[in-house]
Amino acid sequence: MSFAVAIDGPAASGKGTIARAVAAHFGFLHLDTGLLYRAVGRQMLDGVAALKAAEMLTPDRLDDPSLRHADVAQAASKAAAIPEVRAALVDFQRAFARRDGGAVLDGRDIGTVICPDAEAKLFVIAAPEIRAHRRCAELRASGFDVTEAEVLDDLRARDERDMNRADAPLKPAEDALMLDTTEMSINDAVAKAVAVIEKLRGA
Ligand SMILES: Nc1ncnc2c1ncn2[C@@H]1O[C@H](COP(=O)(O)OP(=O)(O)OP(=O)(O)O)[C@@H](O)[C@H]1O
Ligand SMILES: Nc1ccn([C@@H]2O[C@H](COP(=O)(O)O)[C@@H](O)[C@H]2O)c(=O)n1
Repeated sequence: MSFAVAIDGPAASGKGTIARAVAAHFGFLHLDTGLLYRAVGRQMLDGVAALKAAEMLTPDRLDDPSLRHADVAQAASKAAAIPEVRAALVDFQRAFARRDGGAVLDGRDIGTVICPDAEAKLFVIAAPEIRAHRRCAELRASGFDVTEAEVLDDLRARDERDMNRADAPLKPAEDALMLDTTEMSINDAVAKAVAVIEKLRGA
């Protein structure tokens, strides 16, 4: 039996952290859909056409550590504004969401476009400065030489593009539960998400 959890939100809001923990808690599989767009963006930077990169995408490309680079994130957000690129990635995500045994997908349009009938939907937000602070610490720990101001600029530019594109813009589904993690620890945010989903599973 399938049970789909859709977790959307802006860049570095904490949705991936929550999605991974929720998947581990319930024994579901997790898909970070941002990696699909990052893998396309990565190929674009190598001169491959965006649509071709999306159509030829294979799972092994999602393990590339360079997908975390800021220039790849920007390229991903540009590729994600192309409707044909999004269309090429839909079937894979929908099949993943409806796999037997339960699935958690995090991204921008999971609750609105990919899986509007998801059994549970969360929309995770946090103040931009907090998101930049957290992402900057994460990138520095991985050896990237970045400042909070640079990271904040990157997040703002991507949020702006993601919210204002014509196709599948970043926005909460009408029935999504809003979760603001600005003043929440990771443990508290995960506990809140688990509690909400447990309630919906029992319903
Ligand atoms: N509640 C929290 N308190 C403190 N740090 C957090 C919290 N939630 C997430 N983080 C940290 O913030 C960073 C960004 O979180 P995460 O990668 O989950 O965001 P995301 O929304 O999935 O980002 P992306 O849009 O890039 O996929 C990570 O380093 C994570 O450990
Ligand atoms: N469902 C999704 C997921 C991601 N995107 C775009 O990809 C960029 C990178 O995503 P991260 O989650 O890794 O930050 C993001 O800025 C979006 O443009 C998307 O459109 N839909």
